[in-house]
Amino acid sequence: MQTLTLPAPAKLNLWLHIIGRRADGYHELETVFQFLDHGDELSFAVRDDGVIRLHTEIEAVPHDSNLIVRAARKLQEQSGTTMGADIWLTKVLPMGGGIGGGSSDAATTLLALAHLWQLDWDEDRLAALGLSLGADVPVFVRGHAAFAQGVGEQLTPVDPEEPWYVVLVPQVSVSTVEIFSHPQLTRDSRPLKMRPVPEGNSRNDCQPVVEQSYPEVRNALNSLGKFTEARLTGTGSCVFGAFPSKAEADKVLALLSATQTGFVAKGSNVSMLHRKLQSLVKKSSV
Ligand SMILES: C[C@](O)(CO)[C@H](O)COP(=O)(O)OP(=O)(O)OC[C@H]1O[C@@H](n2ccc(N)nc2=O)[C@H](O)[C@@H]1O
Ligand SMILES: Nc1ncnc2c1ncn2[C@@H]1O[C@H](COP(=O)(O)OP(=O)(O)OP(=O)(O)O)[C@@H](O)[C@H]1O
Repeated sequence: MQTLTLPAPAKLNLWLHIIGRRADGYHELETVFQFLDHGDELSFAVRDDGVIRLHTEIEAVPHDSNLIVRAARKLQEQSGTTMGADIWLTKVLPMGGGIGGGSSDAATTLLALAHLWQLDWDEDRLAALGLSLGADVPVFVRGHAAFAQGVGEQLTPVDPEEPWYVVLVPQVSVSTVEIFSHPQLTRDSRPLKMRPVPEGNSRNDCQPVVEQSYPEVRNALNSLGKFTEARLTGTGSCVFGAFPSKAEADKVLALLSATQTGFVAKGSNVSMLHRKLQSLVKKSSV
């Protein structure tokens, strides 16, 4: 039996502005996404009986609600294929961390199964299906760092610096819905007028309300903030800071290890999923 094993990388929101709220309650954002060379791993094997089966259950997420299963079933329905898949997940990314683990798992599933089922689907179609699963899925389908508008689906590729990051993982799960419905959330940031999108200092509009509701996140920001500028990603809980080398990032994480949990990872403008897919295509064309 042939299996395909692919990564599902994390993302960071390098900054995030909320510029409005749509009639359906979703918020209009401006944000920059960059990937991390750190993530989950998924393996796929085709079944010819049409069954979709995830063999690795995640605690607290029922099989049929898992974004991996939902992505596979949607692709199956919309493509009309009679094939199914066995899927195995190695979960590395924290859930509710704002680093997009579930969304990335869904995107990896879409790209893997489109390939294994030999569907003639282009990236636009996969990204549109991805958006119906979550606002963060399209950027993982596209696989390039991006300036995002709308709810995160209008993507313009960008190439920010690729530093090493310390990512701290406060031991709390932050609910995206709770933060987006918070009465004190800033929702009227001014849209950016500058092009190209400026690099460097900005802010995450979710950070003040997350810090207020979750003291663990405030602590993590204060701890990392002693070494570099520290910021929240997405709606949290994870916070990150950039360093010029792996050695410096490792040193800071070691110094914080008595009170904080986290990891070090390189920022990447082409996601490791897409790098792996490109290498597979090259191999098969040799
Ligand atoms: C905060 C970010 O991670 C930034 O990249 C994303 O905007 C969140 O993306 P996501 O986790 O894929 O979110 P979804 O699963 O689409 O939405 C979860 C819930 O968050 C709220 N939500 C989400 C995205 C958005 N732009 N506005 C919202 O108000 C909605 O109540 C929605 O029901
Ligand atoms: N494969 C999956 N991996 C993680 N969470 C999943 C998965 N499938 C469904 N979920 C559900 O989605 C919720 C959000 O998980 P996720 O890891 O994407 O959070 P996040 O990092 O905060 O994402 P985002 O940055 O997109 O808001 C989880 O709490 C869980 O209930």
